[in-house]
Amino acid sequence: MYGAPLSNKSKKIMLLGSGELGKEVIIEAQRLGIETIAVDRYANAPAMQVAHRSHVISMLDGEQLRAIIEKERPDLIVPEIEAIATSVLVELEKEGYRVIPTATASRLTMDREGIRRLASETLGLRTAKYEFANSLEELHAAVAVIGTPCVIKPIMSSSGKGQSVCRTPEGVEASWNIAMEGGRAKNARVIIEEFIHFESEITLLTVRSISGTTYCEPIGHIQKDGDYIESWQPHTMSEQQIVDAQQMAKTITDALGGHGLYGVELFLTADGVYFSEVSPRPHDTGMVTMATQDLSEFALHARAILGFPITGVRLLTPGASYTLKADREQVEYTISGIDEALSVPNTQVRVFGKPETKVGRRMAVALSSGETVEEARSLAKEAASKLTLNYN
Ligand SMILES: Nc1ncnc2c1ncn2[C@@H]1O[C@H](COP(=O)(O)OP(=O)(O)OP(=O)(O)O)[C@@H](O)[C@H]1O
Ligand SMILES: NCC(=O)N[C@@H]1O[C@H](COP(=O)([O-])[O-])[C@@H](O)[C@H]1O
Ligand SMILES: [Mg+2]
Repeated sequence: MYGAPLSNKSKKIMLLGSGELGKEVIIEAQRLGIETIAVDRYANAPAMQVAHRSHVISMLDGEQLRAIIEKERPDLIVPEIEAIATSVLVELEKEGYRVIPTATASRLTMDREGIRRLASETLGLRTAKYEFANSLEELHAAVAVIGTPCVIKPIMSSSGKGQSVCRTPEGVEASWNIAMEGGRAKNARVIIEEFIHFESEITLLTVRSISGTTYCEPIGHIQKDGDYIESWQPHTMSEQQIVDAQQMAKTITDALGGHGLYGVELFLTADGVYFSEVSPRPHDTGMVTMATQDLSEFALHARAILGFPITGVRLLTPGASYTLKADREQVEYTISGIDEALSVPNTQVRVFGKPETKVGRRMAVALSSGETVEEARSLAKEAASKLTLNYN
């Protein structure tokens, strides 16, 4: 029970991080009559453009974070990115605030070390072998233990920022420099992971709600430089792979607890399923569900966090998504070709409205359905190829 947005009896959610994924969460929450507040480190972020109001703060600064939460007193605090002062969320949860899915889940997934140690050492899920390093010297030692090729990532980063594949011992220094430049927080710690030669990789969207745990059909995807380019649903898997994937998803999401949608990232290999990581929130590869499911991952997240039932999720059609990324940094840009992209059959686009471009920044996505995944993938790719970013 709650009143109208902006009234005394409204129900308020505060999103910490306001990118393209949060924008859709806000739209879904507003469809249920929720008051929405968007927070991020820069002005005019995508979700800010659709929220009732917004604030620009450094979310890694605990004092600024606490001040804005105490000022707004939201019913639900909804992290949308990893890089947040999660120790403050842990304190606020003890003081009675609700953090989605839980403050501990956001603390553990904020850095790769927390979630990796939980998955591998506490829960016994199969993962790539890993080590951590705090300096170039330690990195050389860690790469000697793991061997090459290996994947080196800042412990706090996302969308592949600061990530590289180190192919020979001579490449260690270059990987270190990439990690130091690309990490979100100025933290010199990196993870070194054994390179997994997977056959394919998937995201298993897993929803924990008052109705229990529900899984979406698996989403296959292709990543380049650690960031997703293309995704499709459903991804063909053997019965055994599905059983193993759902079991891993259940184990990790039960351990993290709370209500909400999780994106469980898994590698499918000849010798079984590997756990890679988990987002305690909607996943970029899951944008495809806006074209495929009766309830998108964003609608599912909104329902679950508000404590509403989810009686099932239906896949209505095979579908695919294909991203449009910028190739340079520019304060002003235009996007063209939307008419041509929308001329492709069974296709929609989402233009995120980010105020500036950056190298590799995701700016829009094409979403297509089809009779088959193959058809949908080819339509989404064609539609994305019609979209152009102009920089002058
Ligand atoms: N150990 C590994 N072996 C092989 N490939 C890997 C490994 N780790 C990561 N990758 C590849 O890099 C991609 C991105 O890695 P990861 O998900 O850890 O980065 P991320 O920055 O957290 O990305 P996002 O925030 O988009 O999930 C993976 O989806 C996979 O394609
Ligand atoms: N893989 C995580 C992911 O896709 N997160 C999405 O990207 C935004 C940041 O984009 P930006 O770096 O372009 O500002 C985040 O706010 C979230 O919506
Ligand atoms: Mg990932």
